[in-house]
Amino acid sequence: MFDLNSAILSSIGLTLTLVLVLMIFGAYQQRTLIMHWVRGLLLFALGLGVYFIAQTSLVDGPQGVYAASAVTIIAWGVSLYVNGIRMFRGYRVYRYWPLLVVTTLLACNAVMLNTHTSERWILLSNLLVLICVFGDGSRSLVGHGKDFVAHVFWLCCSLFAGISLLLAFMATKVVLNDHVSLHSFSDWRIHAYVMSASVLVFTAVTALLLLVMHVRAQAGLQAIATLDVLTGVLNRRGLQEAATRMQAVSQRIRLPMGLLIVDLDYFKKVNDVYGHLVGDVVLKSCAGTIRAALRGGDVIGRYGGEEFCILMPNTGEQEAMILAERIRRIIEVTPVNIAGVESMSSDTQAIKCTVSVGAVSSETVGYGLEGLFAGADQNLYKAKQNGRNRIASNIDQLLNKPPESHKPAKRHASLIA
Ligand SMILES: Nc1nc2c(ncn2[C@@H]2O[C@H](COP(=O)(O)OP(=O)(O)OP(=O)(O)O)[C@@H](O)[C@H]2O)c(=O)[nH]1
Repeated sequence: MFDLNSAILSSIGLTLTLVLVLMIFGAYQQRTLIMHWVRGLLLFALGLGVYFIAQTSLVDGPQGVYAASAVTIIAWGVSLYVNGIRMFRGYRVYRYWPLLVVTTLLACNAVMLNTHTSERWILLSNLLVLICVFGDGSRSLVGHGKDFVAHVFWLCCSLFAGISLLLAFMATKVVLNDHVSLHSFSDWRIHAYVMSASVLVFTAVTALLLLVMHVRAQAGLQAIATLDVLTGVLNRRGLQEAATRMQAVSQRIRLPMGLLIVDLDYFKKVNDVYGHLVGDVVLKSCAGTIRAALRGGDVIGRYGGEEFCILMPNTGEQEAMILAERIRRIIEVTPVNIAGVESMSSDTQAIKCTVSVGAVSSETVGYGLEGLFAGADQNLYKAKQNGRNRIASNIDQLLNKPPESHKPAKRHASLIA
């Protein structure tokens, strides 16, 4: 039989194990937040220890005093833990909330124990404060959205709310019962079992929140590994992964897939004339402009220094060329604002850039990724050879005839003072 002493001792053991796990976790990340939880749980374990001492009659004195002290310490611990949850969710941490909880309980208990008020009222006031603390915890955990993380928050919130309801149930019983006495064994039992249940809830909530932390850290690492730091679009690795996925799906459902390689014309000149910082600003701006011109489902990545690659699902070569022309045109008419870039000696306000685009689709070169990239590269070379600021594809006879705006770019990026 799992008796009361075993329940309290195993709860203390579980809490201390949780503290140990958190400290190991905290050595690697989010130390400040983890320390809120560690301090909270240590106080919780201390409160349970006080219960245990009173329960086993290791000390003399009125048990009511020990009960009140235990609840005070436990409520203090929970409020610290809840502050950790608030920090985790990005809410403002109530630094004085734990202090308020302790002071309220100490004052209530001191007054009631000294005035020999019925223990019923001591229990009731303690339970009410505990309900508030657990209630605040569940409120802080209410999640938004419908993703995995939101489900975890919902679960954590329900567990905290469950404990609040249990405490509310106990409080109601205390109110209805005229003969509640802290000296009676049955009250200790109920109280300590609820506290043990709280430990289980803490364990579950902590485990779930650590899981969310881990998932978020993984997602962050994944983003770092696949995103280009300068432009925010996919880097070569991310692009490769996206291309592999898109190619597999396109081939399977037998829909064409298009690919563009967009290369800034005479970009070396920009670096040479204005410096690398301006070059970076131009790259960033052009990536943003191109991204804004894409359709939903299209993917953009940085293929090389001043080269971007665009992957287009369900796109034949003719359509790829239409998008290529749209990109060429939008870059041509969108000057890059470079005013205020540090270390700029010239007073040039904006730079007008142009791009050459090589387009290809699986219709003409098949689904092989190597063939698609090589085909787009060859067409880009063709566009450069033909004078830059133009597009080229395997079927570009029609669109490749340069209209007025297709004038060959000058040997350097034109400037707008
Ligand atoms: N500022 C900046 N420059 C870069 C970056 N990556 C590559 N570059 C520069 O991009 C330039 C590419 O020059 P080239 O390959 O000669 O190409 P280009 O001058 O654009 O000439 P064409 O492509 O033939 O029109 C080089 O000067 C590189 O140093 C970057 O991240 N930031």
